[in-house]
Amino acid sequence: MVATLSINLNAVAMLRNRRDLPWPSVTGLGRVALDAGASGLTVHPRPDQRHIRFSDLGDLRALIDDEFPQAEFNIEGYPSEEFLALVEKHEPEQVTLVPDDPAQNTSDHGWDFAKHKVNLTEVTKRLKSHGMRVSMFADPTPDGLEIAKETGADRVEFFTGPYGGAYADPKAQAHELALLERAALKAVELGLGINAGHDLTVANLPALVKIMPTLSEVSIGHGLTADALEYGMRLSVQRFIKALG
Ligand SMILES: CC(=O)[C@@H](O)[C@H](O)COP(=O)(O)O
Ligand SMILES: NCC(=O)COP(=O)(O)O
Repeated sequence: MVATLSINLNAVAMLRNRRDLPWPSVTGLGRVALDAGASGLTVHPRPDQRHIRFSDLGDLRALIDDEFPQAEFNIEGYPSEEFLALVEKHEPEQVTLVPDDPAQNTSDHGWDFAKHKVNLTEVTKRLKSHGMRVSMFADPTPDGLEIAKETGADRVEFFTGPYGGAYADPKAQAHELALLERAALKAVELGLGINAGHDLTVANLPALVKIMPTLSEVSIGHGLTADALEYGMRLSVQRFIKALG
């Protein structure tokens, strides 16, 4: 099984928001990503709209519906009433529930499933009644996965931040991989589908997919955007030099 790649557009949106101008275009780069073979688009709108704006969601939904009907839209976020109303309006194929508080810089942990079981169960039922797949952001540990399953979740998305962050320390990286492998085995045993994301890169993906043969999807934003800048810089410099005459 080869995992599918969903492109997270948060980093592109953050660059766009530096100016009151429409570039880089979130929808335009979403189009490039899908045209290049990505299986879907991911966004993580935060309450302050500091990167993805709520108004981006309709544009991205239309892009997929009109031009890439086989692609999936994945919306991630904390299940506040505002978030739930957004996803009900834009009907992504997948909703990933993440335990972020509004002030958080980025996602840095999975759910405490025992503590939030009642709410997660209610929210999952609500989202699934609209036909959306529900995935839950989870730390790479078997603890709590049974409860995750009981909430009705279809999948868990393992938080790979510590794995990605261990890029300069092979021993720490191997340790994080072993944790991910153990957690994934438990998820498989429970019949939960597996997604993974956060700080994944071209360098750290091969080892991850090797220990997670049943991985369904990775969502990648920061590392992929950095890669696009690095590998696109030469061509862009040449284009600007040409524009100078
Ligand atoms: C849940 C997760 O790991 C990603 O959605 C991550 O939170 C991306 O969001 P930012 O781009 O805002 O860091
Ligand atoms: N769900 C993780 C995600 O969408 C992207 O995270 P990152 O690659 O921006 O760290």
